Amino acid sequence: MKSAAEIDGERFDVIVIGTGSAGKPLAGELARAGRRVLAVERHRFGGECAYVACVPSKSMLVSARQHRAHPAAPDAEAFRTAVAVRDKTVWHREDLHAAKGMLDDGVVLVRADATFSPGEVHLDHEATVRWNDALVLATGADAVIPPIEGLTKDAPGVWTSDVALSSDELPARLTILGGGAIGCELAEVYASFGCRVTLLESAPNLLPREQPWLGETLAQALRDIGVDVRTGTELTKVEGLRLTTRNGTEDTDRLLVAVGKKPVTTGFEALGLDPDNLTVDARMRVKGSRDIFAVGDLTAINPYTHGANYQARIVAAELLGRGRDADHSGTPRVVYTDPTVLAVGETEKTAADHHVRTSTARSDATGTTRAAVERTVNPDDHRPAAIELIADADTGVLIGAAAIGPEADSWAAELALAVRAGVTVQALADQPHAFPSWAEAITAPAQELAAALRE
Ligand SMILES: Cc1cc2nc3c(=O)[nH]c(=O)nc-3n(C[C@H](O)[C@H](O)[C@H](O)COP(=O)(O)OP(=O)(O)OC[C@H]3O[C@@H](n4cnc5c(N)ncnc54)[C@H](O)[C@@H]3O)c2cc1C
Ligand SMILES: NC(=O)c1ccc[n+]([C@@H]2O[C@H](COP(=O)([O-])OP(=O)(O)OC[C@H]3O[C@@H](n4cnc5c(N)ncnc54)[C@H](O)[C@@H]3O)[C@@H](O)[C@H]2O)c1
Repeated sequence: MKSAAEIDGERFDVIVIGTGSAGKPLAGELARAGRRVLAVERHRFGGECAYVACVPSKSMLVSARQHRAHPAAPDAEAFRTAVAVRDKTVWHREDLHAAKGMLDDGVVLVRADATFSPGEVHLDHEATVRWNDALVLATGADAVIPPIEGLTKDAPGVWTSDVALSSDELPARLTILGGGAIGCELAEVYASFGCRVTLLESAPNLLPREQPWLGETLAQALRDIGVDVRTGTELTKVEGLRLTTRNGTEDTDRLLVAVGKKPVTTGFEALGLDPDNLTVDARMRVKGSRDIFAVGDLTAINPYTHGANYQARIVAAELLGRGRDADHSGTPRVVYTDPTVLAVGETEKTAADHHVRTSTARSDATGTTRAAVERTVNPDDHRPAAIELIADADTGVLIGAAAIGPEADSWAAELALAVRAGVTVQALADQPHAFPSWAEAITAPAQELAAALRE
């Protein structure tokens, strides 16, 4: 690893700012292809996913599921064990492993805060470097703290997901603000270990950007494990850990704020960019710029690790002379609760916004042979499982899908490819699905849509 001073005045083919799920694979691919690449990171090499986001939350969800199914120890002890497993899984938030991977790829690495001026990147205000081919911005996104009276990020007892997923504390009461991916996943985690969780969502449903029935189904599943789900609820005031909504005032022990993220664009105006309106073209090039690209959560396009990885591949291809346009349509949106949610493509609302007429059909996957077999072993397993297909009513092409059920991230994944490939509901209806799999539930709604479209 280099210090900023060691590379002062140097030129690189490509400079990548941020080494998360977008910047790290991009820098590595370009360096392996022989480009001279500088990657600048001010915090952890590897970004958030491996240390305080995807990986620790999934580790806690697996432990929580195991504890609910087979409680081998009291809640507090089981939580301590889960936290120990989580911390081992995330290398105790130590990033040398990620740095070594990048160095092995031949990337020049600097731990520094990057700032900008036209054509230049400044490192900790101590050194200046320039690029020949491209500057790639991969600076991620930060948790939003909504403008609610008395609410600040640093107030005692206020958590973001970074704090929750680094903490070993199991509060007796946890209030979560926001019923999106983070809110739902962490509500399941904490409730499973006996914490009294209240989940406040201002929209009428959990996961409000998805088909409404998905959020309603998930809300019931969370209530079944003890989460107090309150949708259509606005938090209006925070005094210490006393919370006021229109329904009254209650105390909590920790308040986890999970109401979305905003792109990190500090200082981008010095590059001639509009920090409040950063848009990219189909090659992830910042609109209005020749040699500046943006990838990952910064773009707000599919803010997932697989979305960031994909965007990195698009930029690498462009810079290595085999450019192709990005197609984001088949990117799955998964919430790893149990039951798990997978959605892809359009919802009825987004399709209507694009003036596309839709036909939809849904089936209850608890009627499959797979579900019946599972119930012979676990008669008390009443988890919901369902799938909905959304077709373009004029062409019969599948343009969206929504699924919920045990491991829906796996068995519904074919729908992501189907949406991207523009598969028709007729083809989907014709496709054999393995017996006895949950995916058999795809056939009935596909047949229903195919029949309706024939009429
Ligand atoms: C709790 C949680 C759970 C999640 N679970 C999943 C999941 O299960 N599956 C999934 O696909 N996605 C999940 N996500 C989303 C996923 O973590 C992100 O989409 C992904 O990590 C974004 O990668 P990125 O490279 O864009 O940003 P980041 O990983 O945030 O990387 C950006 C990097 O840029 C650095 N940086 C910023 N500004 C500067 C600067 N000026 N100078 C130098 N460095 C700078 C930052 O320090 C940071 O390391 C989850 C997110 C959260 C919060
Ligand atoms: N499994 C995954 O892929 C996964 C898991 C966790 C997080 N993430 C990503 O991390 C990012 C942040 O997640 P998130 O859950 O914070 O964001 P989100 O956008 O998914 O959900 C935020 C939720 O907060 C609600 N909300 C907004 N303001 C509110 C208010 N004042 N009071 C109550 N509710 C309010 C919104 O209606 C929305 O439902 C997202 O990009 C998400 O995709 C992904």
